[in-house]
Amino acid sequence: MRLDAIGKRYGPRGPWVLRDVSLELTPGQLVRAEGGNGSGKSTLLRIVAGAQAPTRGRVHRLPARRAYVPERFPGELPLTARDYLHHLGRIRGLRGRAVHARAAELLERFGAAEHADRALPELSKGTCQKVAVAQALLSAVDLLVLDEAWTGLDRSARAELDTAVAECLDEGATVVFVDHDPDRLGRFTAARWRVERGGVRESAAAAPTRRIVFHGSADGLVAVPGVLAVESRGPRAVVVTVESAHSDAVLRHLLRDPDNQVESVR
Ligand SMILES: Nc1ncnc2c1ncn2[C@@H]1O[C@H](COP(=O)(O)OP(=O)(O)OP(=O)(O)O)[C@@H](O)[C@H]1O
Repeated sequence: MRLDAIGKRYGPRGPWVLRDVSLELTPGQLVRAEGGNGSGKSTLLRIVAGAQAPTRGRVHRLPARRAYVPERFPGELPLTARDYLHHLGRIRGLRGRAVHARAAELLERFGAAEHADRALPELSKGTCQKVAVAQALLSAVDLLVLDEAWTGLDRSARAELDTAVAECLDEGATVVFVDHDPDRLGRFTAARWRVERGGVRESAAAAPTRRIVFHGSADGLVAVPGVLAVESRGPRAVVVTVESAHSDAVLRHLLRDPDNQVESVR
């Protein structure tokens, strides 16, 4: 999808929050949006998610299958957590038992199953946030937008959300997020958007790497996705530099050959 010369202001006399912003997003890409308080990150994410129209410019090829966790979840709806998820699941095209099963699975996964039949306004902030996250993961999407979705979640729910994002990326979704933790999803982040004074500066995030030392055969290793360099050290010792995001796959490749022995991963 593409944002073309986007401008946004709230009201005809309001200051321009975003000015002439053009950005491109590709499938499977994880983008982190950064900037100070009030710089316009949430405004940008709402436009990317299709939740808010820009004042100027156009959004091209906005995926129909998309989900969004807003910074502030509308927790005052007079529904139980379960009913809310069922309702949204049907809107997303899930049918019959699938919607019930998926809602139950997500509430369980994020540790909110025991609150499934409580009304949303009665839920604690963290549990409400778990429901907000669960609604975004109800069905497969091509675009996932997360505005501080980790805030308020307990440690295990935060880890589950990290895993869920990695799964979405694996399936080819584009994910755009804002989070306070500078290390959040660092190994997967492909680009950063710096939002400042109405503009957005894009930079590629350098992919972190791992060095795998093993003893065995390096045949075919250069062709494995994520492998950046293969160096021989002595007769059978090999050092492989891989993008961290691919290191598990490279290790699996190496261990398929019983003669290979992994010495270290750093
Ligand atoms: N609905 C609105 N009506 C009027 N002004 C708004 C509205 N939403 C945001 N703004 C203004 O737009 C500017 C950018 O706000 P936005 O919430 O996008 O920033 P942010 O970078 O996400 O901030 P924070 O880090 O504090 O969440 C701010 O000056 C804010 O007051």
